[in-house]
This record gives sequence, C-alpha cells and structure tokens, in this order.
Amino acid sequence: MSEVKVGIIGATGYGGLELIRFLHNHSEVESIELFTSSDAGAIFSSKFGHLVAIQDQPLQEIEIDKLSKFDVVFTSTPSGVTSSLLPPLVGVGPKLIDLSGDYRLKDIRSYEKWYKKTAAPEHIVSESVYGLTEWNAQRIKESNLIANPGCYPTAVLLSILPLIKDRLIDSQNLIIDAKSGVSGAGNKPSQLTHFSEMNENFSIYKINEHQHIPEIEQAIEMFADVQTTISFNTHLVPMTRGILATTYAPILSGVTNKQLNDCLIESYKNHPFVRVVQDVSSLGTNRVKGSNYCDIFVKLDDRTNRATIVGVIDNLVKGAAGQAIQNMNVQFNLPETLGLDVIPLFI
Ligand SMILES: NC(=O)C1=CN([C@@H]2O[C@H](COP(=O)(O)OP(=O)(O)OC[C@H]3O[C@@H](n4cnc5c(N)ncnc54)[C@H](OP(=O)(O)O)[C@@H]3O)[C@@H](O)[C@H]2O)C=CC1
Ligand SMILES: CC(=O)N[C@@H](CCC(=O)OP(=O)(O)O)C(=O)O
Repeated sequence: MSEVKVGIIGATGYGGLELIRFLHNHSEVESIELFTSSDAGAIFSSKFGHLVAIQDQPLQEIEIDKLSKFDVVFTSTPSGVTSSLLPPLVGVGPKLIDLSGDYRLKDIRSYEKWYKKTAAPEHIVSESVYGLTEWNAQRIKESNLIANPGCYPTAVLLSILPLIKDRLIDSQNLIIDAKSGVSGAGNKPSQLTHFSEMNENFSIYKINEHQHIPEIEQAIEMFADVQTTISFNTHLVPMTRGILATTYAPILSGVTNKQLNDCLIESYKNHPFVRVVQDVSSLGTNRVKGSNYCDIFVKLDDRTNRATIVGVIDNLVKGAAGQAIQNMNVQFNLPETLGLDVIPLFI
C-alpha cells in the first residue's frame, strides 16, 4: 500500500534529481510533486530527457498552502534559501527534510560566520534534528524537521565517530583530508567546475575555511561527547561523483589494529548501509557509486602510532538524497533500506 505524498523543492538540481530517481521506486510513495523557483509551468521531462514518460508533470510554483498538504517535503536548495522558506511550514503538517546546511549548525552565529548568510530563526534551528541516520535514528523518528548532513561530514563522521566514542584515537589531533567529485558543487556552472579548468586537474579549495568544519566538530561533540577542533581540507577530483575522506589520528596508548577494526564492525553490525572494508583494494568511489553505501576502513600505522581511517560515499546518494530518504523511512517507521536497496554502479 502506497501512502506517502512527497513534495520536492529544488527538483531540478542534482540532489533533487537523485531524490526523484530513488523515490520513483519507493513502494510506500504514492505521489511526487515538483516545485521550482525559476521555471513554473515547464514540463519536467522537457528539461530532463531521461525522465520522458516518467516525470511529465509541470513544475509548480513554490506556495506554502500547496506545500502544507504533503506528508513530507524535501528541500534541496542552495544554502540561505530554506532559512526563510521553511519556518512557515514548521508544525503545519508535512515532515520537512532539508538537504542544505541551513538547519545543521545549532549556533546561528557560527552558521553566519561559515556560510556568510543570514541564519534561520534560532527557535526553529533549535527544533531541527541532525539527520546522520546511523547515529540519531531515535531523534529523527520523533522530529518533523531534519537537517540532512553535508556530504563530507557524512563520510568523515561515519568513519571516525565509533573510534572517538570508544576512546581509541586521540580526538584532539585529527587531520582530515577529503576529496570530492564535481557534482558536489551542484548544477550551477562556475570557474572551479569549468571543464577545461577542472579536467586533468587536481585542486584544493576553501583551505581551512570549509563550512563543514563546524558541522563535523559539532557532531563529534553531539555523538561522542568530546569538544575538539579539527584540521579539515577539501580537494576537487576531475570525476562526477564520489567522496573519499582520509583521517589521520594518533591512537591512544596500546590500541591495536584489531581493536580499531573490531570497534567499527561492532558499531555498524546492525546498519546495512555502512560496510567495514577489510581489503583496501575494495575501497574506492566506484564501489559505492549510485548507491547509499558508506564504505569505511581503518589501518594502524605502527611506525607512527597513527590510525589511517577512510570513509567513501557517493556524495549525491549517502551524502544527500539517499540519506534524506533513509531519514524519511525512519520518520515513517519504514525499513531504512526501502527504495534504497540498489547495487553500486561500479563501472
Ligand atoms: N551536490 C551534493 O553533492 C550535495 C549537496 N548538498 C546540498 O544540497 C543542496 C542542493 O544541492 P544541489 O542539488 O547540488 O544543488 P543544485 O545547485 O544542483 O540545485 C539547487 C536547486 O535549487 C533551486 N533553487 C535555486 N535557488 C532557489 C531559491 N531561491 N528558492 C528555491 N529554490 C531554489 C534550483 O532549482 P529551480 O531553479 O528550479 O528553483 C536548483 O536547481 C545545497 O544546499 C547543497 O549544498 C548536500 C550534500 C551533497
Ligand atoms: C565539490 C564541492 O564544491 N562540494 C561542496 C559541497 C557542498 C555542500 O554539500 O555544502 P552544504 O554544506 O551547503 O550542504 C563544497 O565543498 O562546498
């Protein structure tokens, strides 16, 4: 029986298109309606030919009255949009799942510092629940406003949180080196993502200033009860999808490679989307491409007494739309894997 009526704002963006791809095959979704800020009336499939005969509906103008009739509204819009768009919808009916950064940081001054945008009202931000599904399912189930995590934080946090929580690594000295495919930057062309400047190039960007730094620090405190400051940098890889994030962390005295691995295996034994990889040759963005998996890996470097910890995701799936649907499943008491149980593309 299909019951859930879905609205998507930002449907024409990369996150929105991935929401449509997965929700189309979701057995509990009754209908999907699509909204735009720029092209109301346009037939969706005329913009995206791969959806001919699948999504031939017209895009609708964003109106609060129309949106309040849905069971769930996904917002997949640039930062700074939902801070003013969502407050009138909070508490009036639909469950809200925001893929942008607007409701993730509890300290609104921190949001304004890192995003350089006006924050959402503090009393609404305080109601939002951080949607890192594997770590926060109980609160997600009870919430009507989910702040879906950023793509980099998802890969980083899923790989390091168990080791910090079990006090196996020194959380005060984390160095995180992350790389992303270009779809992480969304569908708006820019100098950074221009083919002739990005192709055959490997670049670092937002050095020491990435907006995901406070999000990762906040989540470490929230889930592992540790205050810390991290070194975190991001790189652009000339490929479309995927994030691989490597964390270097000193181990605490006497910790073994087996303890590190056992901790990850034990933490995720009941979480089907997190796979603890043993063989490093099985690690790579093509092993998760198009899927909701997060592959994680740890290995002790016993010369330096540092652990090398790796998290790999598809930024558009586990890093955005997939995790958002996983959160919807939790909110509606459905199996977490519903609609998301797909095999990675690999090639
Ligand atoms: N790409 C990624 O890997 C990830 C992205 N995110 C976050 O998710 C959000 C969406 O990302 P992504 O899909 O890549 O972004 P895109 O830039 O691809 O798409 C965003 C869409 O938002 C709509 N939009 C733009 N301005 C407004 C506005 N003022 N009001 C309402 N809608 C607007 C546009 O559609 P239209 O013109 O039709 O309204 C646009 O297609 C962003 O906040 C991003 O940071 C999070 C995790 C990963
Ligand atoms: C490759 C690339 O540019 N990636 C983006 C990820 C954006 C994102 O997910 O940011 P939000 O926190 O706004 O959701 C970036 O590094 O800013």
